[in-house]
Amino acid sequence: MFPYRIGMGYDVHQLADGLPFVLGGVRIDHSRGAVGHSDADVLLHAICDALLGAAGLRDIGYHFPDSSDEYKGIDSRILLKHTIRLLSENEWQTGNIDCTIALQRPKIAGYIQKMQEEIETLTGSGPGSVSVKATTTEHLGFTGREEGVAAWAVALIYKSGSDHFNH
Ligand SMILES: Nc1ccn([C@@H]2O[C@H](COP(=O)(O)O)[C@@H](O)[C@H]2O)c(=O)n1
Ligand SMILES: C[C@@]1(CO)OP(=O)(O)OP(=O)(O)OC[C@H]1O
Repeated sequence: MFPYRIGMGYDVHQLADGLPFVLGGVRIDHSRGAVGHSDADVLLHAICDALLGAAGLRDIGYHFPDSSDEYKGIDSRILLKHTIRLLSENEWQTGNIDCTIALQRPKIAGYIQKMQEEIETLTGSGPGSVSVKATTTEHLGFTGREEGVAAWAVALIYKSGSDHFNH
């Protein structure tokens, strides 16, 4: 089997007043937060799906169903660590991850470095291997109206022990 694979993930969560707002494992200071069965970390969910998709291991809802009390209010960093464990059981390691968050407000530029470092630590990928970007949607659509937040992630994974330069 080709020792490199790519995957993509997409997730959306509704925003509501007075809830905590967590993105990429980092608490964001804002008057609104994301609604979900878990802590609703839309970025980590998109990353889980990108990694699972790359490995051909279904998706986040398959492994962590929102019908299960086990995952109620769960910190999504635990879900990402579990995802990494599933990949490593199948001899996959994380190469790099690139993500985009669509969020009208607040500006999150000041949190990006911390998110990238957090995700690099959780995935065991090296420094500089995770890129997080943000965009407003110019007040258009559900993100533009501040009804929700969306995230996309693309991940490259490789087989442990593969010879990077001979394929
Ligand atoms: N919630 C957001 C959205 C965007 N940014 C940063 O602002 C810059 C301009 O974004 P536009 O989508 O309006 O073109 C860009 O550098 C984004 O990274 C942000 O920090 N937080
Ligand atoms: C993470 C899970 C499980 O707690 O719940 P949510 O926080 O609702 O997130 P979602 O992105 O809808 O999908 C996966 C769920 O099974």
